[in-house]
Amino acid sequence: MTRNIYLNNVSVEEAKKKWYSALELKRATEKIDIRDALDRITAEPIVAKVSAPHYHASAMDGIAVKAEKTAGASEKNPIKLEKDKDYQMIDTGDPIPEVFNAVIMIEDVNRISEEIVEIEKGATPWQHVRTVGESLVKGELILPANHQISPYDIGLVLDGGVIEVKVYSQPQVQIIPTGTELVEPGASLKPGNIIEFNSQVLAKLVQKWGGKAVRKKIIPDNYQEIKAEVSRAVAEMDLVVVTAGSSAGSEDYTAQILAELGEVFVHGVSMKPGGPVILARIGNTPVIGVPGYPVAAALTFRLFARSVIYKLAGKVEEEEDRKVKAKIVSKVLSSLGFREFLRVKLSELDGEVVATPLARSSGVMGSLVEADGLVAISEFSEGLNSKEEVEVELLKDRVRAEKTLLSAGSNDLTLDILKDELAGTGFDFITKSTGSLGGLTALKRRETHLAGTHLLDPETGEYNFSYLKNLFKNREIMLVNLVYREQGLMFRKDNSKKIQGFEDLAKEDLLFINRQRGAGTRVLLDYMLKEKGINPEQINGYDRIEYTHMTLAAAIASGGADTGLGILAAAQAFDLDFIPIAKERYDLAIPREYWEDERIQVLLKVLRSDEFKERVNKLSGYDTSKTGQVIKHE
Ligand SMILES: Nc1nc2c(c(=O)[nH]1)N[C@H]1C(S)=C(S)[C@@H](COP(=O)(O)OP(=O)(O)OC[C@H]3O[C@@H](n4cnc5c(N)ncnc54)[C@H](O)[C@@H]3O)O[C@H]1N2
Ligand code: MOO
Repeated sequence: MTRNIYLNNVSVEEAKKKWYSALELKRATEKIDIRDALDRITAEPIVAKVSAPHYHASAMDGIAVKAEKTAGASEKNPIKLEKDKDYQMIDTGDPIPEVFNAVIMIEDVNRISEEIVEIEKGATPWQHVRTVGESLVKGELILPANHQISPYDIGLVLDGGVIEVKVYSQPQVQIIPTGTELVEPGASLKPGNIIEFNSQVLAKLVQKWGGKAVRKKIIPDNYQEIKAEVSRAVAEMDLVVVTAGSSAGSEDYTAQILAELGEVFVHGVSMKPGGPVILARIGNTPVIGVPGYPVAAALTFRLFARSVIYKLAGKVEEEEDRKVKAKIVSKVLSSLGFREFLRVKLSELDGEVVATPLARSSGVMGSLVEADGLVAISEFSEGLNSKEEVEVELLKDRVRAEKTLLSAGSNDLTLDILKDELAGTGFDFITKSTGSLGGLTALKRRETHLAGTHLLDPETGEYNFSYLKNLFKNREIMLVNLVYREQGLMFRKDNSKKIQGFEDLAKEDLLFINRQRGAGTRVLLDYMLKEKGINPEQINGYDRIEYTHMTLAAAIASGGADTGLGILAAAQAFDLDFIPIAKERYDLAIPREYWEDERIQVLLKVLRSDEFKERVNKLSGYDTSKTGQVIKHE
């Protein structure tokens, strides 16, 4: 099979135009019970079959009277009424007997005897009576066509005596996950296996947009099998989605198959993520090939397929996404010629709503999970300047910028516990792993509320103080202890390389893995190496880096490296052995001007709570004796 590397690069608008103009979308209709019709779209007007109420009904508990008989009643001149002749007892909803035309509430009726009551105020005709058709008159329009049915609508339709309604059929969308490497969720994983979840994400989007998703088994990267499945699907479905196989790999067949069965209008859009998307039609059925990377799959599906589903589902107006303005918190570089859809989290910082960019790789599903919205960086721009105003297209119904706390800096497992505890009190905690120095720099640039740091000063043996003094000349920074933690060398339990301590790092057959420059752990490593008189150049793998303790431990566990410096909790999470090297202080640096902010106050409360400390203490290698305390420094 020849590789398909001839992706063209049309703009998003051009791609939409090419595809949409080639589609003839037919909206089918069906009759269903209104009680099953929530969120469906009416295909014809719904008209009341009966009036509601269909008789004159009492609106109150009391007595039915002839209004004329009560005229002139007052406190001084009460009028007496006789049962059955002048009044009848009546309850809310009861029909008004024909001889009467008004209701007096029971509270306004004085009982004189079994038969006689007295009233002190006259009734006006039809008072407290729901006359025929008060809510609906037979023949009246209850709902127009092309209306999305709400829970209240269902009540009124039933009130009008209607049960069966004509609605647009839900478009049937088949999602075909392709990839030999894919396995079903729950299957045991061998190297190279990927858990298939794109189809689930897309199916739930289909549901949200008013369609019905069909997902059968995973199809391996086999030309004939994919072709057979696509042929079957287009014959029955309103829209077909093929996931993956969109790019230039030796087993990327989707575009060829779609071209063979029908017509491909677009293969390749100048956007990121999602560039290799394929827009096609087979017979009359629209077909979209979404790239395999999960963020690319979800975003291209949303960008191109949503309005197709809306139209098929009978929605006349495409729902507009809500947009808000924000300032991008930090500089973002992007490539000319591609429109990048940046996932961002919104937060309030220094009195403004800021958008913090999240992971940009299209394999990181978490970036969509955490994102409040998308910022489109134009294909004609090379990026965004720090604090530049941007428009954010919201992905969530509710965004709580003022409840979102931004943190940058060193990575630590207890930050996850903090995030979880804060979520319990209604606050979002966004942590960016930038290394300690990166965190303090972000704080200096006003890109975050706080920074997690454990930077050893080799001169004094103290943590953090000297760095704060150098970086923040005119800004008072509070230091609050998060934890003390155990750093050490981790290695696989078989210890085939016989690691006993720092001295072994220079061994020739040993493959080391380091942390990024500016990470506190790397500062500690360099300090220790100096102490022991080891030159970094002697260490095989000194320049290979990971960004977090957990990914470092994962690399060692998988055999990608033999050893590295990191925290005990990460070593234990990956069942690694551990030689302790240092107990270090990890603090949170918080500018004084944010101290009174509700979010910081809640953070401090959580830090100082027994629940938080207990959870941290369940992990190995942590000491919470100073957790939450302000560390005094100049
Ligand atoms: N030489 C080039 N390589 C790639 C290019 C390119 O232009 N030239 N484009 C890259 C871009 S951009 C994207 S996006 C991807 C598109 O890849 P494919 O659509 O061909 O998909 P795969 O390679 O099969 O998968 C990519 C990735 O996603 C995982 N995956 C696939 N399906 C699922 C699923 N249903 N659930 C979860 N994860 C899934 C798959 O295992 C791979 O890891 O190509 C780049 N390469
Ligand atoms: O454009 Mo791909 O879609 O990088 O992820």
